[in-house]
Amino acid sequence: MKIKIVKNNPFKLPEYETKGSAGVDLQANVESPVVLKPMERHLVPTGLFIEIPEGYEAQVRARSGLAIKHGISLVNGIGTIDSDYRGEIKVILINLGEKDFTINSGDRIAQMVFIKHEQADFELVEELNETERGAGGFGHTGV
Ligand SMILES: O=c1ccn([C@H]2C[C@H](O)[C@@H](COP(=O)(O)OP(=O)(O)OP(=O)(O)O)O2)c(=O)[nH]1
Ligand SMILES: [Mg+2]
Repeated sequence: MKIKIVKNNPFKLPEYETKGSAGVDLQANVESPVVLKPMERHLVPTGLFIEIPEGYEAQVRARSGLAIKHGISLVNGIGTIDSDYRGEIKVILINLGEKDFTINSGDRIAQMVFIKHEQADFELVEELNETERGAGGFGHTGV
């Protein structure tokens, strides 16, 4: 799919690292290194602005290497980039590790995946249909 992009950083355009990659890495675009102490969070700019076709979203997801090696995660779990958002893509990083973590400009801090989505047309009703599960959840089938 084609994505229009405005790039306000000195890096290359985002690219898929391998033929089958689902996500493109997002690089931090910071004026000076940012040090995240344990449990500290930071809104990291990327210098990227995109125009997503209607019916799609972009998801900002953690990178597993940073997660396992340094405990770096996203505070919002998965970031949602709406198709009508025209602002800068930013990444809400948190350091869940035990050591300070330094973000240098150009570091690949997260990845972005494009996903199709629906918009619901909510129909107000009195009752929902019956199912075998019913209201059971949160481990009711065992662990
Ligand atoms: O990790 C993220 C999450 C969101 N956004 C941008 C794009 C998204 O379209 C917008 C709003 O995000 P979201 O809907 O998750 O935040 P909100 O707190 O509901 O803000 P709003 O009231 O503006 O929708 O912020 C990012 O750049 N990075
Ligand atoms: Mg919102």
